[in-house]
Amino acid sequence: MPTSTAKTGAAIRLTGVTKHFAGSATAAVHPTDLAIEAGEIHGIIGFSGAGKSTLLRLVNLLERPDAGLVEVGDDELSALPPLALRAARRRIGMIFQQFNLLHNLSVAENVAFPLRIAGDSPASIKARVAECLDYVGLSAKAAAYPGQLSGGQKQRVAIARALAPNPGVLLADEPTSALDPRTTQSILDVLADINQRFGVTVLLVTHEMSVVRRLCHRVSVMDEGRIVEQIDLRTGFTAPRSELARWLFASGEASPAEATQPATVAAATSAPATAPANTSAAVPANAAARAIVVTPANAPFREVYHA
Ligand SMILES: Nc1ncnc2c1ncn2[C@@H]1O[C@H](COP(=O)(O)OP(=O)(O)OP(=O)(O)O)[C@@H](O)[C@H]1O
Repeated sequence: MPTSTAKTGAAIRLTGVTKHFAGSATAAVHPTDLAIEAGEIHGIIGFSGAGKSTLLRLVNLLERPDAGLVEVGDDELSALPPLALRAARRRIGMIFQQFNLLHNLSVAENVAFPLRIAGDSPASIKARVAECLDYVGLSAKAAAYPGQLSGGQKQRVAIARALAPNPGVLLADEPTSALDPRTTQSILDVLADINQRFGVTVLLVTHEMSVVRRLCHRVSVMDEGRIVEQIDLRTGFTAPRSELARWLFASGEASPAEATQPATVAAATSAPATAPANTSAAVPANAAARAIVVTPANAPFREVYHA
């Protein structure tokens, strides 16, 4: 299991990565550096459209950077040819907000899927699937289909599937945003346990400050394609410097559906400790659209294992 990049000592290191989608006026991710320590749970938080998911997807090259280096464990992913990239991705699990399970496969077949793609033997697949389903408490649902499961159970299956190849790194894109508060807590408990028990490094995108507070060791605050601040939550004392971070920490949430961005975030140099009162007009234009757009089911998952 990879725990550190050969050259840098970090589990994940992005150096000068940028991403500009065709047709967009501005870059989704401006030149960005990010180093995640081995064994760390690192959050990426910010408003809708800040570039959080794009940055996360650059880590396993679901999005190819226009420039910059992507290193995970001992691999410089951005320099790997396709076959080697596929092997390296086996060491990077990923879970998604909408779970991205394969609906025509049973729970056990879903968990087995990445192992089959990797060519593992039927006996070892069977044993590993049983182990992973037992770990997430869903052994009794092995023969069920995703449509027969609750949201929390679906996310547990997705976690079991991500864990099956024994990854050193787990990427989580809004893993609890579709879940109620109690189920959210149980999924966060699983993620914390994966980190503590197996030493898996977790990089997690969320718009929920409560998730950051409960789970993360450090958090990167993103605004308009840039990391504007990093905060270490292990110190017991957090004093956000940027206005956005202060606002997020004071308001508790940055939900695209509910929260509104302070109008002065980008421009201000000093700010109050709480959200400005007149924030209603400043929700990013794409917030609602981003909240309801459903991408073709399973597409990112298939991409991870087939690319
Ligand atoms: N495949 C794509 N093609 C074109 N533009 C994209 C694509 N994916 C993201 N973008 C744009 O890049 C910017 C950053 O998007 P991204 O999804 O990374 O933000 P985010 O912070 O994760 O937002 P949210 O919290 O709403 O998911 C946005 O302006 C978005 O519209």
